[in-house]
Amino acid sequence: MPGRGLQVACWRGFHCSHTMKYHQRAAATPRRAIMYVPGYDDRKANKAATLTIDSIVLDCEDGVAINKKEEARVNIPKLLARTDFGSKDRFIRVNSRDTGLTEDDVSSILASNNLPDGLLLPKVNSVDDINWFCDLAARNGNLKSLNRPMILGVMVETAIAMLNLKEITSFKSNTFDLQCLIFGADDFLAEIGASKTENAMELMYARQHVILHAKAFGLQAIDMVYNNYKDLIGLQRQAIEGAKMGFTGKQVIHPGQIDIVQESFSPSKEQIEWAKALSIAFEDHQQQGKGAFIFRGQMIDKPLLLQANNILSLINNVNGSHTSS
Ligand SMILES: CC(C)(COP(=O)(O)OP(=O)(O)OC[C@H]1O[C@@H](n2cnc3c(N)ncnc32)[C@H](O)[C@@H]1OP(=O)(O)O)[C@@H](O)C(=O)NCCC(=O)NCCSC(=O)C[C@H](O)C(=O)O
Ligand SMILES: [Mg+2]
Repeated sequence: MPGRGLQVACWRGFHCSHTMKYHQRAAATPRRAIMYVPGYDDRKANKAATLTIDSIVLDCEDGVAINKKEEARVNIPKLLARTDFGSKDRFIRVNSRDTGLTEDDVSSILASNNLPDGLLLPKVNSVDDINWFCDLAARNGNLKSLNRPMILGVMVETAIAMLNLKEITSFKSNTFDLQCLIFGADDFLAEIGASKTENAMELMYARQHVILHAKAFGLQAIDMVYNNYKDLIGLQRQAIEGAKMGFTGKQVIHPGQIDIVQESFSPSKEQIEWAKALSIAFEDHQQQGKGAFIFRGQMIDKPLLLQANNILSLINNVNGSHTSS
């Protein structure tokens, strides 16, 4: 098996009956890179519209200073109305429950006729925070005008959130479709009193914990921001690492990070060739009554077929949604 490993294991290749209901609910939409754009900044939003990226997040939260919050929440609906973001997924990140700003964000953003594709709720500590937000949005927003549930991503960035991940990831609702679990590493580090090291070993447990829960409940798992945005070598190392660990995508903060991240979360040509050839070989051997066989020097059985299917599903999803890298 060549290349970057099986970050794609999350892309719904599983057929276990007990997990099927969760895997079925997950998105086929690739979200390899999701880029934050401060909600008040028209220049950056216009720039974002021209870029080849899976998802953008128009931000009301930590990318926006306190004295720009109102400007951001008023500006975002106008941006959505006048800007063609192409096939990109357009998310809005509201402020967290504890700030007391979420109500104003919701009434400004969701009262508009120009709704985003999805909402990101940061600093979720428990499922109660999600229920609170969904009730607020349903009461104040224009969600009934949608003919689909609103896509929801939740950001986990506190110690208590890590302890509550099972209930957070099992959240279900008719109005909201929880699709992404996003790791807010910077806030998490601040909360646990750790310092970021070069290889991020202090975050390994939390990253794996996020992946485990996202995958158990059929969600996309989105890895942390790489803050040193001019260090593309370090970015690539961390993005490939995240992909190998099982994340499906990564948060980015600058256009210069997009290509490396999207490439790192895409199967390589070698992986695609391997997956196609293996699927054919598997079918041949099944017909000969062989569940296990040797393919290119490796023992192959059903789990390897499922891994190959993951690669092929991801590439189909990427090709189906975008013409991007
Ligand atoms: C980091 C930045 C402040 C750097 O900005 P700037 O100095 O303007 O960068 P450049 O001059 O190199 O920009 C080159 C051109 O690219 C455009 N640009 C830059 N960033 C963005 C962007 N995010 N989206 C769209 N376009 C962007 C510039 O406008 C330049 O274009 P032009 O002028 O036409 O030539 C800046 O990149 C930035 O503000 N990034 C976003 C920061 C942010 O949102 N942070 C919060 C999210 S991360 C987070 O929340 C962490 C998480 O919650 C956790 O806890 O871990
Ligand atoms: Mg944060």
